[in-house]
Amino acid sequence: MSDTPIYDIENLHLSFPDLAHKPLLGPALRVEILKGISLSIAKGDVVGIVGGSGSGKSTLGRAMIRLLEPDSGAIRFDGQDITHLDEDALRPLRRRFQMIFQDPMSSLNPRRTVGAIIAGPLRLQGVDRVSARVDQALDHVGLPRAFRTRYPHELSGGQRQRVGIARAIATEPDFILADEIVSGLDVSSQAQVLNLLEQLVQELGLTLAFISHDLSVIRRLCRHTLVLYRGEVVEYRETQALFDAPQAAYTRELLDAIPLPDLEQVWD
Ligand SMILES: Nc1ncnc2c1ncn2[C@@H]1O[C@H](COP(=O)(O)OP(=O)(O)OP(=O)(O)O)[C@@H](O)[C@H]1O
Repeated sequence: MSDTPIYDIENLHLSFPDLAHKPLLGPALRVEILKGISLSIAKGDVVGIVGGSGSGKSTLGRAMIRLLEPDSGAIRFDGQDITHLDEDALRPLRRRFQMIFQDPMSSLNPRRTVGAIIAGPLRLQGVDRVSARVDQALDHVGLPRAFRTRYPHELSGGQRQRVGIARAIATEPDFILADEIVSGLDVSSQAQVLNLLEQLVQELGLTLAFISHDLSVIRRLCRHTLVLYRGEVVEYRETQALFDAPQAAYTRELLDAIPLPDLEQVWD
């Protein structure tokens, strides 16, 4: 790991229009979702982001890869301030941060072949040797190259999620955001996808932020864990230490809410 963090986030605030309470006249009030988030992620780290429903996990993740623009504060990606960059300025950076989505069935275009799906971000970036890179990405996720000509509906849920991962790694990104990516899969496919991610982090030196409701998955996969509560960081520490001796009352509540057998689950 080098010394410059891949992410350095300072006092981040982000709000949305409050459509539920829109006044009859004038602009909608805004509701603040991220309330002064600060955190740093080292290169090569795997960070779990946990917290109750609506605590702002996805909003934070989407701000990090600049699918959302913060109101204030700063997001520095590998030393570069990306907080308010416009789309033109972001384009060359988009190759460097990718996302894997929750539901591969709806995030993969059903009318495109697996090969075309994986090639999508490569073509957008004007990368050369697209075909070879698609093959390489399929190799990395353990899918046969012959899958290039298949369509998403011809694949199992676990295979589709591998295609989502192949698409994300094809541009050789530095950072991947994975938002609830195993929650729609059966337990054995979950295990395979998680093992694959662990292996890719090692092999490709990826940095990964992993949003999940499932604390047993977080404990297994993530070196550090960040706990969000209503848009604020309540705890951010090494996963092992956090699980062994949670410091914030809210973290203790979260941990108490999961049944022990889940925590003891082992996959391989
Ligand atoms: N584009 C948007 N416009 C308005 N409100 C939004 C938007 N996106 C998210 N929100 C609101 O922001 C809050 C936080 O949402 P977010 O998806 O970040 O939470 P989360 O912690 O990921 O929750 P979950 O675990 O349920 O996915 C929610 O109240 C949500 O309704």
